[in-house]
Amino acid sequence: MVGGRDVCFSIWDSTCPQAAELQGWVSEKQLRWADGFVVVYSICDRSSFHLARQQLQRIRQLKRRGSSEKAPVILVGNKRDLQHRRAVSSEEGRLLALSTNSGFFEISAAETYHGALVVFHELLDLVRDSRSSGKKAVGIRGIVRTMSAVFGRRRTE
Ligand SMILES: Nc1nc2c(ncn2[C@@H]2O[C@H](COP(=O)(O)OP(=O)(O)OP(=O)(O)O)[C@@H](O)[C@H]2O)c(=O)[nH]1
Repeated sequence: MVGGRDVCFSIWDSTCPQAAELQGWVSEKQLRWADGFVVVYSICDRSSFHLARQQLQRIRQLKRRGSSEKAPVILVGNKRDLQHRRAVSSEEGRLLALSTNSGFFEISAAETYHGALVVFHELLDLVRDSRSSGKKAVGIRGIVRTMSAVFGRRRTE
């Protein structure tokens, strides 16, 4: 419920890529389908941060190659509760977001749902902004959420 109105998100949760299949991770089909992207890495896992960087670059490339797609992107550093295991600084995350024209949040999905809620509220605002500025003509069809970069590598922790 946002501003007294029900909002329905369709989320296309990408699978975690092996390096060799990275090119297929976010496909042109997904790009056309999505109204916005949430790219997630773990602040405890530097390799997931590198994958997030590659994903952001890929999304930008595909968008440039495509039509006038202006779907907003938000970069999320997850597992903020695990400060003692931090491997990626907040500054690095913020810089990457700045350099790719993305929003940025650090959250802990495990602690409460509030962080994720803030991310999706922001994404909704950005999608609405891009629509009202006439850069995006279609409705909310979905969100590609690339969560796999966060969890795919260290499932035993
Ligand atoms: N400490 C901590 N653990 C988390 C957090 N978010 C997720 N986890 C843990 O990370 C592990 C993987 O989480 P999942 O929700 O399965 O991740 P996923 O994105 O579905 O993973 P894939 O199926 O590989 O795409 C689980 O053990 C979660 O409890 C967090 O913010 N903090």
